[in-house]
Amino acid sequence: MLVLWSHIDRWRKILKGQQHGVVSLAKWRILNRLHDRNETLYYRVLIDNIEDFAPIIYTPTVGLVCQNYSGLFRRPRGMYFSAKDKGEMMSMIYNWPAHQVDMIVLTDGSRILGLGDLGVQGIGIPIGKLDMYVAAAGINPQRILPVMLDVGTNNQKLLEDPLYLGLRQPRLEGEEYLSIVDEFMEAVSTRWPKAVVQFEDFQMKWAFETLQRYRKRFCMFNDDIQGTAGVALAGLLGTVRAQGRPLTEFLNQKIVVVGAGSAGLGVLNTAVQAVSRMTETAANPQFFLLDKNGLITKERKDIDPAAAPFAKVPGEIGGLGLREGASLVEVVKKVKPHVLLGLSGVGGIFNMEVLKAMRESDSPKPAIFAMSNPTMNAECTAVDAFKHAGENIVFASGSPFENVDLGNGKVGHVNQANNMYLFPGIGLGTLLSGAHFISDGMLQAAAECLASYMTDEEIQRGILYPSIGSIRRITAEVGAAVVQAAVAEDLAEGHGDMGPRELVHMSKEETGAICYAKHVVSCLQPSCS
Ligand SMILES: NC(=O)c1ccc[n+]([C@@H]2O[C@H](COP(=O)([O-])OP(=O)(O)OC[C@H]3O[C@@H](n4cnc5c(N)ncnc54)[C@H](O)[C@@H]3O)[C@@H](O)[C@H]2O)c1
Ligand SMILES: O=C(O)C[C@H](O)C(=O)O
Ligand SMILES: [Mg+2]
Repeated sequence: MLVLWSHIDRWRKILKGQQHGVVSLAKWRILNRLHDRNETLYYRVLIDNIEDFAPIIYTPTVGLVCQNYSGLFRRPRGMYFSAKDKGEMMSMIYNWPAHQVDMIVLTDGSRILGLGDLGVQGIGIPIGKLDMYVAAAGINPQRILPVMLDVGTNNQKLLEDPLYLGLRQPRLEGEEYLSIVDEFMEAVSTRWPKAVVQFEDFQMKWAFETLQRYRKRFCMFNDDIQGTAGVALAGLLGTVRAQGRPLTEFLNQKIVVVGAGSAGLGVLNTAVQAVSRMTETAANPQFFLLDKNGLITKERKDIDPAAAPFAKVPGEIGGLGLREGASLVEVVKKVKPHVLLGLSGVGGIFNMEVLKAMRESDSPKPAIFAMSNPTMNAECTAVDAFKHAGENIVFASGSPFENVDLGNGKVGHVNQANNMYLFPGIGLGTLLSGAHFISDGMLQAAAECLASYMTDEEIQRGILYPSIGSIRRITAEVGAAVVQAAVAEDLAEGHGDMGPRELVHMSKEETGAICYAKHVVSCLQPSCS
């Protein structure tokens, strides 16, 4: 351990004054080498220093790692299934040396964070997400499997890069593409029927299509659609509490969502479900959705069917002076929303004018969620949000920012609204429940658990999410909530020596204790030195 620290210290001195990205990348390389050499020590270091190292092995540095992955590559990690492996996937899966796999994170590299198509270089994302599974959910590192489906790339720069490690062909489309994913899912569920498969960073069309295609057939979920939606919903309910209002006030919140992709639409679908649970009469949520062409209304030509339910009826918004394609600043000025939520992938789109317009919000505590990743793609910085939108805002970002010094001893709290607060618990709870698929009820239980985690006092101080230092505790609680929801829906079949009968008779606290302790690898326990 001492050697490691002196190594880091030496690098710190060498890199003093260097660009932040260079320093972060250097830290990632040190950790990656440790990962290759001594897996147990790597996870021990990660768990003990999760606040310092999550931003290195996960968002935002993992984005930079993916952009440079072919050059950084030293040793393979995980499995790569290419379009050329068609017909061979079953035997490939049976070649994986571990007897049991519990968690798989799968990507095709087509939408890596807000960085676009990075082809096979996107493998960094499954690796980082699974590191969080080990660190936060205590999943056995020998039972995780990062997977890349290499169906080609449409990134011309990568296709021309002599170092690029993936297939040099345009992405497969249509049935050809789906047949590859089908074959992988069949193979994996044949060998490990209880493994949970997390789909990550697929471009929108395939994210929705595969979720619909597999969610009842296999034990899988899409983190960008479903995990993000739960984290965002917890944050949105937190902003209602921060206003000192009862949760039913959620019905009257005006929410502007910028980005009509897999994440933005996932959030809106979940928010609409939450609204319908709160009222028996037909609700008409005041949600406004924008994409790269501005405000989406029913007048939009070639509207995406997934966005259509959220398109505004021109008559409804005419009174506000809004029309199809209205710009973001126009929408914010006229709607005076309670919440401005960005999942657009466009850095800086919440510019000074937009943020200043949030000062006129109808909320006593306007909320700004700049959820796009990595840092350069955040819709605004924390400093700009507090500077332009005012000191009484609630602020959250997908990538970490420092808290903001507001002067006079006051601090603007920065929340990290990232799906890392839910996916490890969703995976852990599903695994321990032994459910064959992940129901809406299990996902709802996860979101509600996170939403009720913070105290009123913390919420009043603008703290909507736990600190990353408590990620193991929140993951255990989310896991327990997921297990209990699976039991309530009669989906739980148990795991290992914990059968469905034992699960049914367990209290919430007992389920939580199991989630906290049961799956934790003993040599990684905090007491292990
Ligand atoms: N914080 C989190 O936990 C979290 C989770 C999932 C995704 N994200 C981030 O959200 C971003 C989007 O992810 P996605 O999967 O929805 O991507 P996507 O490609 O499916 O969707 C992006 C959407 O943004 C819209 N857009 C593009 N330019 C715009 C502009 N100038 N103004 C308004 N809208 C614009 C596009 O039209 C599209 O609807 C990414 O940066 C990703 O990293 C964050
Ligand atoms: O990876 C993250 O940090 C969150 C999310 O899954 C994303 O795609 O941005
Ligand atoms: Mg993602």
